Amino acid sequence: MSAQIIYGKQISDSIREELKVEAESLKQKGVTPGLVVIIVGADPASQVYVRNKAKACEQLGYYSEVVELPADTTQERLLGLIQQYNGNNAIHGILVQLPLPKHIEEKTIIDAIAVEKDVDGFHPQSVGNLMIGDDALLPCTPHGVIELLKRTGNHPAGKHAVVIGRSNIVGKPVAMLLLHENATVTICHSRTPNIVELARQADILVVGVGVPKMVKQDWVKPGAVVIDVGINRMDNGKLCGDVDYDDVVDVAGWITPVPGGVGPMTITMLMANTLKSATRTLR
Ligand SMILES: Nc1nc2c(c(=O)[nH]1)N[C@@H](CN(C=O)c1ccc(C(=O)N[C@@H](CCC(=O)O)C(=O)O)cc1)CN2
Ligand SMILES: [Mg+2]
Repeated sequence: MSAQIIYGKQISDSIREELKVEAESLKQKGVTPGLVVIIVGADPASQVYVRNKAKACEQLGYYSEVVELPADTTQERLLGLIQQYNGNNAIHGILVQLPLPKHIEEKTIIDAIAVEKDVDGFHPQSVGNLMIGDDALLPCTPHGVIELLKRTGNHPAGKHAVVIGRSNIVGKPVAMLLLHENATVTICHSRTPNIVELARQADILVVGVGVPKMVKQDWVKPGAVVIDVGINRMDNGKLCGDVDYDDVVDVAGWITPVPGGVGPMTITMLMANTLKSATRTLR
């Protein structure tokens, strides 16, 4: 038996249709959602992501600005720019594309973004709000994972969700979101001794570790939902996930491909956050 494939691109497209309608109605009330994306340096992959964020804004009728800064931009200059956008009423979301050049401290930059404009959901106050279940701008990729599950009828409530990976941007927030959805959550990481045994207990297995094709067929309970958050570039130039797709597809009940699974949801959930932030200004 072969797993049902979770096509993130299709789900992402349908969410964008919904967002476009909501944005139109917000615009009728006098508020056009606005996003600024700031990129420092010329990393080719980052440039593609930034371009795709601007394109998504255009597609949904948002206002957007892209600020491209040279790699030797000082931290002070970047902080000054963030302060400027914190006070700009046309902008509801501020996103600084990561990674940043080494001489700039990521944490200092993220902390400087006004929490109400933190559409990446990386600010410590956003993280705290997520933790205690307060209304928060949710981190985009983890939020995308939850949407993929719900929109394929794989509701986490009552399920055992096993998360492999404990990063601040994927593992920890996705675990917290699954918990808020009433899953029973186990977090595994590089020091978990019985990781295969635990993974095999998962009804929902979410993997985000950055190790190409780590998860094999014997890690997966037959029929489980397997969500692969990894994006790894192989020597042949192709992308692969942290799950060995060809191996696991025969045992899983549902599986996300890489590319075309979780990845496309990231920018769509950014659009959702920007709309949410803009909508809050009506209050
Ligand atoms: N400030 C941020 N920086 C970074 C984030 C982020 O959410 N905020 N995430 C990544 C990059 N990223 C968006 O910025 C991103 C990564 C991947 C995708 C995506 O659609 N991936 C596709 C494959 C694309 C390809 O062919 O290369 C997929 O998986 O299907 C979108 C956005 C790091 N930085
Ligand atoms: Mg096979």
